[in-house]
Amino acid sequence: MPINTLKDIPIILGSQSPRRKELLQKMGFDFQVIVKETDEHFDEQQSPQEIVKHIAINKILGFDSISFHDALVITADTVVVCRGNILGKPRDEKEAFQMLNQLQGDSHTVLTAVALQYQGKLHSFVEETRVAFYPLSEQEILFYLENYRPFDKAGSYGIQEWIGFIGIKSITGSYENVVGLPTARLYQEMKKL
Ligand SMILES: Cc1cn([C@H]2C[C@H](O)[C@@H](COP(=O)(O)OP(=O)(O)OP(=O)(O)O)O2)c(=O)[nH]c1=O
Repeated sequence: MPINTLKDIPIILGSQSPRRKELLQKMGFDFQVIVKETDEHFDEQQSPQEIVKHIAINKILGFDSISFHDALVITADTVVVCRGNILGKPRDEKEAFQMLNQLQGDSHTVLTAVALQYQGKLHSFVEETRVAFYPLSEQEILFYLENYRPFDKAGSYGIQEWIGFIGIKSITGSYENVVGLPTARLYQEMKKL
């Protein structure tokens, strides 16, 4: 039985990401996916935490609090921050190569912001995970890009794919946060609501 039926609160996931859908399913929830178009542009002057939160909140603003009053709406956004550079999804293969070349042999932070809306109230939080990559050769990066085409992923990589299995040296914090949704923290925040 889905866990949220205990409280009879309908849940809506406002995300096109198949990873987020899978993670929310693994949390044991029954929910509906509704995708709304969102402007993901951001002000470069803001901190990465502010930017990612701003985008997650922008995503939830597409769900008006009257029509969706009694549902719990969840949206999220993930970015990678490496040496102060904010890496979102790559524009093309060239940019994806540059991102992976920057990430290899170094550590970076993955930030996922989650926005929650329930009965007219908006709540958001940011979860951080530190990830370190072993050095990767140009050939390995090209092999990954050619075979996995990770152009829909922040930082141009999926920790759940080949590159994660062979290239990740260490991870501090939530693994699921890197994949797109900090499940345990989200569960705690939902309980507070
Ligand atoms: C770093 C990393 C990101 N990702 C994914 C998570 C997100 O789906 C994506 C970042 O893009 P987002 O813009 O956060 O999400 P999205 O466009 O896929 O979905 P939506 O905006 O509708 O919610 O990158 C992985 O799957 N694995 C990883 O290791």
